[in-house]
Amino acid sequence: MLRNKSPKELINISRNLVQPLLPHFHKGQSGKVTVIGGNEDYTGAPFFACHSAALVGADLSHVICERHAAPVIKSYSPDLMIHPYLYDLDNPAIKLAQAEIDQLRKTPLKDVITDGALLNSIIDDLVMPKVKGLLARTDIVVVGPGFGRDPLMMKSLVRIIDEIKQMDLPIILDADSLFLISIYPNIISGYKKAIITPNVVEFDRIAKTLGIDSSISEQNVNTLIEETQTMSKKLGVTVIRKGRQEVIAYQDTYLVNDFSGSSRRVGGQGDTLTGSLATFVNWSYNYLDKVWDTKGDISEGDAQVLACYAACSLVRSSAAKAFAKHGRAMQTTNVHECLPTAFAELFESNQKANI
Ligand SMILES: NC(=O)C1=CN([C@@H]2O[C@H](COP(=O)(O)OP(=O)(O)OC[C@H]3O[C@@H](n4cnc5c(N)ncnc54)[C@H](O)[C@@H]3O)[C@@H](O)[C@H]2O)[C@@H](O)CC1
Ligand SMILES: Nc1ncnc2c1ncn2[C@@H]1O[C@H](COP(=O)(O)OP(=O)(O)OP(=O)(O)O)[C@@H](O)[C@H]1O
Repeated sequence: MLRNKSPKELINISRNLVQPLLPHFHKGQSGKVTVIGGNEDYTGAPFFACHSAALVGADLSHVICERHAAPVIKSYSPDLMIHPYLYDLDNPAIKLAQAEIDQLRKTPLKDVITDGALLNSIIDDLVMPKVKGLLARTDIVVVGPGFGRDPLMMKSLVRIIDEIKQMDLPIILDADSLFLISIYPNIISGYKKAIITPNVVEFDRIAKTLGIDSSISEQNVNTLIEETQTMSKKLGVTVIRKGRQEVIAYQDTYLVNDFSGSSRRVGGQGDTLTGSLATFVNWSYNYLDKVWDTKGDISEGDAQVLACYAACSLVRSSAAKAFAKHGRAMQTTNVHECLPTAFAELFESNQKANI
């Protein structure tokens, strides 16, 4: 159904996925999103992901982060719910001797995350009970923005992703969780409800692990599509390959998004994308579940790819607007300011989208 459609036609079809605001809906029905990320170095990334999910339309937006990052992220906005449930090796509450911590830092990350005995009792006692409680009240999860690569955090991430798969929740993986996939692809392989959003460098790293021949400077769109499809098939997940053109692929189905976006490559725009994706992808599940009187005839196979296309279009349109207004001074916060207008123009104006 999506093949050979123009951008305008794709946006018009994707309007059917936008969940309407109906008087009988209760709090939470338009989306309960949890972002897992944020450490002492990076607090903006999980904020941007969570905030964009809320701006696009999720009712309840949470962040689960490392304990010290929580007060900082909380200070950015009272609209978001921030949970300090994660621990890194520097946290005295884990009660490990310094020699054990030093040894863990020297051990290759892959060995730490695949060793069944290592760190699991800390994670079982301190991390999982609270994380599981929140996941039980979540529709879709974003993992990775500002997560860092501390061994205890990474091992916790593996356990959390296993739990998310067991609960059969959709999951979007970005940033440090893509680094995890590059060293341990089994963590996600074959999980159909996963979407990965690699930038150029992250794609290259995962491609190398999977034995896919790809080039960081590749610009030919047919090659980009072919490589992205190969990654999707090898991992069995949806791949959104970011860059000058965004290639979205699930197995043989693919779409290319070449909305112009902004000329500024400021950090955080990928985080804005993951949050927007969370809300759109969750709506696509609600569409298939007929949570409202749905229109159109979008198949299960197309719904997720189309939701990805809609979110990518939204973020690129917002970035274009922010750049037109702020030029070289444009920051990711400016992209967020433009999300509501771009959303209204693409998905809500009475005229069909004018692209
Ligand atoms: N405000 C914040 O808190 C932000 C935090 N961030 C977090 O920062 C952490 C590290 O993220 P990085 O993206 O730096 O990851 P990496 O540490 O994997 O570094 C990637 C490197 O690749 C380079 N690169 C990116 N695109 C490229 C291209 N097309 N060609 C060649 N080189 C390219 C970048 O300059 C960067 O130095 C993550 O946890 C991430 O989520 C980022 O999301 C940015 C915003
Ligand atoms: N050359 C480009 N032209 C237009 N848009 C681009 C270009 N490169 C990236 N983008 C867009 O910018 C957004 C962020 O992509 P980017 O590659 O910066 O991700 P990232 O490195 O993961 O971001 P973050 O800084 O949040 O970690 C995406 O919507 C992407 O499609």
